[in-house]
Amino acid sequence: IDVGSIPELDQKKYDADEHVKIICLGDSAVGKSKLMERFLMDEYRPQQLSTYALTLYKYTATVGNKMVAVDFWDTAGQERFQSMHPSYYHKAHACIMVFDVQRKITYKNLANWYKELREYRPEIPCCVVANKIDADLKVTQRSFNFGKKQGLPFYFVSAADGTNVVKMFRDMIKRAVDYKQNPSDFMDEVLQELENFDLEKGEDNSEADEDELKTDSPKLD
Ligand SMILES: Nc1nc2c(ncn2[C@@H]2O[C@H](COP(=O)(O)OP(=O)(O)OP(=O)(O)O)[C@@H](O)[C@H]2O)c(=O)[nH]1
Ligand SMILES: [Mg+2]
Repeated sequence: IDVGSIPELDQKKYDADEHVKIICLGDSAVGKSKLMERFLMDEYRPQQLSTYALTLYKYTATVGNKMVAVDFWDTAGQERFQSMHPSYYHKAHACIMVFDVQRKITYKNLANWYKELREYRPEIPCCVVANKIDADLKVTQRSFNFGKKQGLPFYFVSAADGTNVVKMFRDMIKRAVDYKQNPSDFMDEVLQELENFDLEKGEDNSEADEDELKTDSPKLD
């Protein structure tokens, strides 16, 4: 496939100053997809439709005076905790971990999600998101300590009424960009070096095309 012949795919990559990948983790039905819809489309349709395999959303953000192409990866959380395919974590620059304030088990399971995340991505910025606060505003007085020890930022949000959604996503995009520019993980430093090297080579940036092709239709089990 000639990526250049698909205008939408072609443009973003080359217009953007930076390109980051942000993933979302959490049990089924905590509201991962609804949060993304709220942020990306400013829309919320209350029906229940579990994510099948993988949805990739492309978004262009402005951070400072830079254009940032953001790939949001959304996958199904599944009922019981199951391992995510490694390619889901591959080269992610930030992670949003979501639980449902009305279902304690989804909060308890954060520990599992976090453990798996850190096996693949030991250093990327991550946050904890308590969703569905519209259903019971009193929960915002409770404290949820998971992630405090690790210094993870915490947000009370609602995909249904939009509370804090834009703020949370904007913070995470910014942190993803910061991380990509100053990776604290050794492998990422190497990858960043390679990327810079590719750019310096000049016109023939074939790696970029491959990258688009891969993210265009990622294959997960
Ligand atoms: N009251 C309320 N309900 C919400 C909110 N966000 C999501 N929901 C509901 O929760 C259900 C699940 O939302 P989804 O976004 O599909 O959940 P998910 O985490 O993507 O689930 P999987 O794709 O199965 O992993 C839907 O019926 C939504 O309407 C919210 O902020 N408030
Ligand atoms: Mg979903």
